[in-house]
Amino acid sequence: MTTSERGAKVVLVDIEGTTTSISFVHDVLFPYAKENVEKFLRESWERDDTKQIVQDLQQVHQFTDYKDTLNTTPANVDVGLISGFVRYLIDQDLKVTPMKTLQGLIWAQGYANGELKGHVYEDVPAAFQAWCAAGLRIAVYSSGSVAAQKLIFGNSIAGNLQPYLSDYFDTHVGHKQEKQSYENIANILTEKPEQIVFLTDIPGEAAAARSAGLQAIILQRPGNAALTDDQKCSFDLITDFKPLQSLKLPENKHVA
Ligand SMILES: CSCCC(=O)C(=O)COP(=O)(O)O
Ligand SMILES: [Mg+2]
Repeated sequence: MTTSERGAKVVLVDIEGTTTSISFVHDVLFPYAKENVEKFLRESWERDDTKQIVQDLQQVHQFTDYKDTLNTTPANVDVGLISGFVRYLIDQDLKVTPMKTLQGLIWAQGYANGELKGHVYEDVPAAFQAWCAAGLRIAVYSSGSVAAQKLIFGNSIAGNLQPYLSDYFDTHVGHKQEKQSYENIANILTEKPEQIVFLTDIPGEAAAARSAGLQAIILQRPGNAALTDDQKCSFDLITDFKPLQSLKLPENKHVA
């Protein structure tokens, strides 16, 4: 079935495990943020955006292993302790919004000084080009901050891919395994949910998107988590974007 037969107007892409390898995010980006967080915080400590992030991080510590050690007042907060807390959140891969905002600021320095280049699979630029040529909008939805999303696509190994992208969404719109997040995205895009095709590697995200009425397709990139037989039966599966470049999408599997 083609995207036009599906009535698709927007392709909504996840990043990690979809456009970009999990290994780049976990073995390059996350270590870069962990190595540089303390230096970044010390250098930017007096900036308003850093103060806001630190304050927001203090609101979430009580739900973590840091609940007994990070219960200081904002005025007494220690850079070393906050840096340790950020490294802990990264190690746990907790998608906490202020930590994701902070990561984006740290990565910005790495992209600017040439230490980082955003990984995208080789089929991604061609698919972006084909979808734009066919009049589809391409939007991004990732747990990484919007700023981090713009950096990865703006400084990718395939060049600047930002011109293909019309909209960016992060956890400010809601978490990725919640139906409401996809309803919010459809509302902001002013499209009917069924006219949005969401591409992701995570079945819980695909299920949440589908419960909001979006079409969902799961990527099975090298290094992505294995799917159960049930998940394989429930969702459309692709190993890369090539089948979508000609706008031929796999048969939709409808699950109530
Ligand atoms: C914006 S690139 C970094 C991606 C990231 O921080 C992350 O947690 C991956 O989340 P995704 O929702 O893209 O799977
Ligand atoms: Mg992903």
